Amino acid sequence: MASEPFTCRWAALSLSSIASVFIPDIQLPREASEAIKHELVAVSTTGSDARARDWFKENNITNAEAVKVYHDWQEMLEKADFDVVYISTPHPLHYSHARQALERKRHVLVEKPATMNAAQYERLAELARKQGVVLMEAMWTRYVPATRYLQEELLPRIGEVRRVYADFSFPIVSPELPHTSRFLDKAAGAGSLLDQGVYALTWADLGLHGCNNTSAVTEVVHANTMSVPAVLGEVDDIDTVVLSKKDRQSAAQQAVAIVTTSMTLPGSSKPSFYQRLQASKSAPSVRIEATKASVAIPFPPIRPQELHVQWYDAEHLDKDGIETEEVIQKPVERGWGIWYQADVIAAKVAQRRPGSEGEVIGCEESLRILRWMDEARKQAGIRYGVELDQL
Ligand SMILES: NC(=O)C1=CN([C@@H]2O[C@H](COP(=O)(O)OP(=O)(O)OC[C@H]3O[C@@H](n4cnc5c(N)ncnc54)[C@H](OP(=O)(O)O)[C@@H]3O)[C@@H](O)[C@H]2O)C=CC1
Ligand SMILES: O=C1OC[C@@H](O)[C@H](O)[C@H]1O
Repeated sequence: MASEPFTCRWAALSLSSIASVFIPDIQLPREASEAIKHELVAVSTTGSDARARDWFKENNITNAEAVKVYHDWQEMLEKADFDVVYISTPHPLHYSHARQALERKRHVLVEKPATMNAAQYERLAELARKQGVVLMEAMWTRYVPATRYLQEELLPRIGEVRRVYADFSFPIVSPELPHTSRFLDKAAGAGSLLDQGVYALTWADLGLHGCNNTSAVTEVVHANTMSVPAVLGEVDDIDTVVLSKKDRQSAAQQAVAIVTTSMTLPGSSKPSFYQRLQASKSAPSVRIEATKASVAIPFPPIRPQELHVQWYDAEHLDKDGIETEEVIQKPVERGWGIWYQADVIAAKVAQRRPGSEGEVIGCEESLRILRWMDEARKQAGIRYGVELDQL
């Protein structure tokens, strides 16, 4: 990390709903002593200049008058002076938008799911390395304090993980939602597995591979789906995926994960999206069960802030020999918390040495999950138009 503070200059490819969360989050006030700062310097939008100015006002964008507005995203990638482009278009566009950014030697943060399938991301990763730039999937959940604590402090202490339950169900789809919404339009990549299941699969990956255990391989052994009722095009909704982790040499099964997702269960989608996402629910969204302890993560699993650890090894039993539970609070320090990932990629960009090979942050994890989703789609019969899956 350079000694002087690094201000990462961002370009936003589209003024999406999530961009209205990400950009304000990275612009939240920081201490002068902080090593990394962020500023928005350019946007591209299919909307008008007026719409862009309204968007800046609605989202309290700092220094908005200095942000350059493009109506051609390729022109922005070609001409704008920025460090990293944040791509938050609908999933089927991620591959082409990220590829064209990488071809112009741009550093890229691309929203989840990074691409529609693993082959597309393999192609992007190869290009990023060749071009000497940084590529990262915006799976921001991995970078918040609670997830970091799980990986760095808990997984090494809870023994061998034997079973993971991971769910991310959120009724983003209500009966009133227009069928033109990206959540119901297959041409926009609609479907629970790619949109929300990717988070539950990320928790399965953290539980099964969070300790970087390379002596095992995890495969999809079952996948099932039920579509959103009364919607054209078989939009997958209530999905179940079972993963089996096996030793590479002996093929002995070491662990299993049961992963579920839904865009209609449970509850109503009436109140505001972000209020609902913070409403507590009775059952945990994630349980990681190991030989010395189990770790439960409350809803919403996309933004974990506490870990419930139930210890059952001898040294943690109470005086009556009963298991003890520990609740560990790891709140995000400010805003929504989607800014942690921005600091990760900004630090890598700041450290770049000209001419060095490029880097794909979290590449192995992103590819593992994309391959699981490819196989789950095949077993469950979740299909998109061929053009969405092409290279
Ligand atoms: N990490 C997270 O927490 C979340 C991530 N996401 C991910 O972000 C992505 C976007 O989701 P969301 O924000 O809900 O989507 P929105 O539908 O709100 O925004 C998508 C934007 O993409 C732009 N766009 C659409 N079609 C085209 C096109 N053909 N060419 C160029 N731009 C286009 C439009 O921007 P404009 O009008 O400016 O042209 C549109 O507003 C998805 O991949 C989703 O998975 C979504 C929600 C949460
Ligand atoms: O990434 C996401 O986070 C919250 C979900 O409900 C949303 O639809 C999805 O795209």
